[in-house]
Amino acid sequence: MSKTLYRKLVDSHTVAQLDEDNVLLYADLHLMNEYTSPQAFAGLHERGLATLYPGQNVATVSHIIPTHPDKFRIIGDADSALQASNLKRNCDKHGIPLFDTNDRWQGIEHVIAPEHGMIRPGMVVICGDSHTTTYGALGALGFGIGTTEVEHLLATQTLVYRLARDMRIRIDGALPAGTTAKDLVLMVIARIGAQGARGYVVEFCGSAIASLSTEARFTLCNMAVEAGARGALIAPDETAVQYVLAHCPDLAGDAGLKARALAHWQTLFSDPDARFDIEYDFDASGLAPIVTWGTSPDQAVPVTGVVPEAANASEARALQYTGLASGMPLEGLTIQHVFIGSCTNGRIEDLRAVVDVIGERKVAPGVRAMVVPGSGAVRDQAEHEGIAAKLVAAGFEWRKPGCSMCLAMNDDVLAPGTRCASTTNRNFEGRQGRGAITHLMSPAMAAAAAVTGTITDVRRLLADHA
Ligand SMILES: CC(C)[C@H](C(=O)O)[C@@H](O)C(=O)O
Ligand code: SF4
Repeated sequence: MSKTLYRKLVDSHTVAQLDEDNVLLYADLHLMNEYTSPQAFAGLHERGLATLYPGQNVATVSHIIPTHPDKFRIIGDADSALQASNLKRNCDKHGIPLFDTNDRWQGIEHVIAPEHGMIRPGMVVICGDSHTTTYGALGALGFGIGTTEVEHLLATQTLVYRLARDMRIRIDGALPAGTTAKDLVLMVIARIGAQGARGYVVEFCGSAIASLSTEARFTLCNMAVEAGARGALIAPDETAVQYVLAHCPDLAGDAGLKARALAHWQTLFSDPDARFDIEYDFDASGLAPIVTWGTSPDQAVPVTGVVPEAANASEARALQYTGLASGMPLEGLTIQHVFIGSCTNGRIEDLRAVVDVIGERKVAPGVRAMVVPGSGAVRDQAEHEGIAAKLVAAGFEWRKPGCSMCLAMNDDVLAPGTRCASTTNRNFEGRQGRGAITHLMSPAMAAAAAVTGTITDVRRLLADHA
């Protein structure tokens, strides 16, 4: 029978079919953070249960960690310090590998897992975090779960999993200069809506997707959850295979293992006559840089556009919150803060894009601009390439890795009324600080905002370089 890639991944990990809609699904890898794991461990301890396969779990301190550049990081907030020390104690007790607060490779889970070769095509990867959809970029089924499910996963390495429906989004055409995967995914979310993929696993395909680097694909799959998707997938191709081999020396160095892996990965695609429940087609060739104007990631328009009419009460409320009026152009809007980082756009290619845009320019007066790399490895690489030095010379703050101002659970919090150009994934009310306003955009666009002090069409600055 013809199958979608999604069904192939589910079927190869199904331990038991529970009923028509639910299976018991095996997880190759379970990732954890300090934020969603404490109650799960407490539950295990209450029942006297152990972790079934500790080596198939990995934890990191990510959400509450301070990012100030001190050599040794001390978590000042007592509750946050307790979360981190609890994670350490639980990982020690259960024999689970941990990227601890001062570990050189610590970072956001979705940045560190692929860079350490933990994600390979065909895997099922689960984490108590919604952006686990990121791993679809490598042909792995990743999705987020809640705390009670984390407990079940630790105890059994399985999960009761409700099957999703299949959506295919085909995007053809070449991305124009100055646009990125971030613009592509913001455009898709704006078109299908923040609930448009609810209940579906989305498979992305088409020539635009094929031309994206693996890191750009991470951005795309990461944000698919902002359209409500329960997973995102891209069938592994040569780009994905090369990324995985480069990050998995053990696999690349073992000829037998590598041959078996490659043979398996070649089977990971949707059969030509596989049936999708819904299909969309988009064209990337007319894409412009996209900016959000509201408080939901689907409230977005091209930077050349204007704030739309509020179509309903929630859009009216969004306009009130963001202090914008229908008909106002987005371009030229003054910002006070720039945040570059997160599991969406805190990778090395994102930072390269930023320095490409700023060139010799400096952060505009009155703007505070912060770069928080997604992981210790990204930070090291950026320092090695001279990116960090350029950022600092331009007036950016160069921070230590973590989620930081993506959700402001540490001390990187915006003051009320502050308007921020942000490379993150959620512009919800209060996400970066109570009363703070978030405009989602690409790293290149955030860099343009940093040096001009306003929302700016990055294509103009790039044209100046040419
Ligand atoms: C804290 C965590 C549960 C949450 C998520 O699941 O995504 C966070 O990472 C976020 O981005 O809002
Ligand atoms: S960087 Fe942001 S989106 Fe990603 S895991 Fe952290 S808080 Fe969530």
